[in-house]
Amino acid sequence: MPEPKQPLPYLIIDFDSTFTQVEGLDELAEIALQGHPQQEDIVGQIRALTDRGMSGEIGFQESLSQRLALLGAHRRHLAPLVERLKGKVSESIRRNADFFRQFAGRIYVVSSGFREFIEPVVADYSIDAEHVLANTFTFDEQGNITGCDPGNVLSQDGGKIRQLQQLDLEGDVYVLGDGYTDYQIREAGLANRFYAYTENVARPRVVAQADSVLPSFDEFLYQLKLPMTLSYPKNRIKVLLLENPDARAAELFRQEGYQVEEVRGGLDEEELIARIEGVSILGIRSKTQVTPRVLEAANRLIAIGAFCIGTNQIALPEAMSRGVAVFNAPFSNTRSVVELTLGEIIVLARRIPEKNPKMHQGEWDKSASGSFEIRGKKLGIVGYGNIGAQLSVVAEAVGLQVLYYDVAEKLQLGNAVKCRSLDELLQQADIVTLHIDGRPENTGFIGARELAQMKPGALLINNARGHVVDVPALADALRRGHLGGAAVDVFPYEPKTNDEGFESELRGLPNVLLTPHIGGSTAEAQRNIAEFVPERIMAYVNTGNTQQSVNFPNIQLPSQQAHRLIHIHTNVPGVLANINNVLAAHHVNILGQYLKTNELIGYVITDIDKEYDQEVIKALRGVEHTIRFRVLY
Ligand SMILES: NC(=O)c1ccc[n+]([C@@H]2O[C@H](COP(=O)([O-])OP(=O)(O)OC[C@H]3O[C@@H](n4cnc5c(N)ncnc54)[C@H](O)[C@@H]3O)[C@@H](O)[C@H]2O)c1
Ligand SMILES: O=C(O)[C@H](O)COP(=O)(O)O
Repeated sequence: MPEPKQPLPYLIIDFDSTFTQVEGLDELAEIALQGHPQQEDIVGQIRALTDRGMSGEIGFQESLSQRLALLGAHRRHLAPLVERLKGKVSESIRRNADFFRQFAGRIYVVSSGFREFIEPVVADYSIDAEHVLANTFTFDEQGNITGCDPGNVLSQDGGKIRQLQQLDLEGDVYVLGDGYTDYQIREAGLANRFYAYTENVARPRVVAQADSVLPSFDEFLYQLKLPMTLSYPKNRIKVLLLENPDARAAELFRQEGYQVEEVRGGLDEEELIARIEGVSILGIRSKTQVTPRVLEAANRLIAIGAFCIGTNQIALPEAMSRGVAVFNAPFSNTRSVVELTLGEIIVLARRIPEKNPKMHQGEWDKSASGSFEIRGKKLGIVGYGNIGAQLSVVAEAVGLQVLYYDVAEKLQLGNAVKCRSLDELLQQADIVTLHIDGRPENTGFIGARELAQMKPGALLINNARGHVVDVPALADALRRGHLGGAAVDVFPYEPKTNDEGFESELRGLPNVLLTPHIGGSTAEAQRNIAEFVPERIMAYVNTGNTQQSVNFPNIQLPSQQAHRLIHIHTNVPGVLANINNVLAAHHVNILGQYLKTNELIGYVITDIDKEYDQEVIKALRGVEHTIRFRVLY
């Protein structure tokens, strides 16, 4: 990594909730009070005092003396505390340990916490004892902690200011911390800049005073063009989530350090174009159309997450040729659709859509007319993919005879019988259920001709995609009584949000069950999806792993001690050779490399030696036919 051009300013870094994710004294209280009947209550009081002191609500000295009085800690509690704190160093500081080792001489940890636990933790980052300025405990003869050394300036109000005065550093001084006392160093004119460090805690009163806010240490290094482990701070990665995926999705992205914006419903093309600038990750469900125009406006987009199975709403080839990887959740709601379909088969066979509203209107219509058992009936499954195949197994278990038709060759499960054509299936089945995908060629797949092939009184279920059925033709077949009923969950046009009304020719027709695209809307499925998709996307962003991407060649290269370069290019001959020529010309050693192509793009992961300079990166970006180039770490 390049050396910074300017000498590094002195960095004054706070310890509690900045260097580490937690407050040392709170943790010490938890350890010391283990098994104490009022542990929770006392630790709560200590935390509240910490917070009031840090936000400047009460004087620091008052907060410290009250906390120490509550603590009841002993010297033997310090070793487990140090172990615990070592495991709780802030993620972005841990990640940039090399920076600390390289510039340790310019870094001071100035804290109102205690040397006894700070020194051993920061020593792992090459910060030696002289660069730790902190309080020290006092102990009684039995080793109980009785308080802190009152002669230490840091135990007093305004202690950090006095400590900095004593240090008398020459040159620029930058302070990074989460507390008001950190800001006071800058206020007293002893530092040039105060950075509010919010990776672990953001205190509004402190943030308001900051020259700059740091959601992570990466952001500080990025702003100062200093060497960093990641090529880009995670907090600069913007995620836009539409259509209300389960809250877990936003939670996972936030935990990763990304900025997340959520929009409850879908957005139409113009609205999405207006919102997409600067977005790195877009999350959608089945409603949002990601058109070529949307992709053109997406200046920073690296990945799209479809929080559903279908990806027909995304212009996949255009996404590919712009270097945007698409991920979905191919199995997370499969079971939910199967269960809904099975329920609908029974409900339609017993004409419940007609009987239920009558009951609500006070009408008692007890009759067996048009109702039948499903045992022994023929179920025709069109599209024997994940959903179709799983339905096949479950349907046989309740006594249905399964026929199926698929354009692709599929493993025949159980006693299911394969049909050679769609017509063969339509002519035999008592119930036809559609589970084909939403590719454009499937538009109008079931029209008047196909409906006419179906047996009189047969039932039709569409839980696949709205455009695969010609709705006016279906409505006509139902009105004429040619079909005995239908269940439809998906429609050519679906409302953007729950506030918009629903229009369809199918409304009010006999024995027709209409549902608002809820085939995959179960708690289990939504939770699965909300974990599956972010995990895939974060693996792609962090390691370049494209396993299960819908439109990218699938590659996974194990992580190793190296820099990882990601190169996406148009699939033409010679690009890999050109990449390697650049590396060879700069004497860069390749530790691992993998190329995979598809019909449009080539995707290369290259792991190289630690040693490289910016010229190599520039040259790699300039390789002909490059679509996108990223240095991951
Ligand atoms: N209603 C919902 O909420 C909901 C939930 C999940 C999935 N879906 C939809 O269900 C459908 C199936 O999902 P899946 O996970 O089983 O997909 P899948 O890709 O595993 O299976 C689709 C199958 O359809 C076959 N196929 C495609 N076109 C065909 C055609 N013209 N004729 C015959 N076979 C054809 C494919 O070869 C494939 O085997 C998708 O459209 C998906 O979007 C809807
Ligand atoms: O493709 C899917 O998984 C289903 O159509 C569900 O879509 P949804 O997440 O928009 O309900």
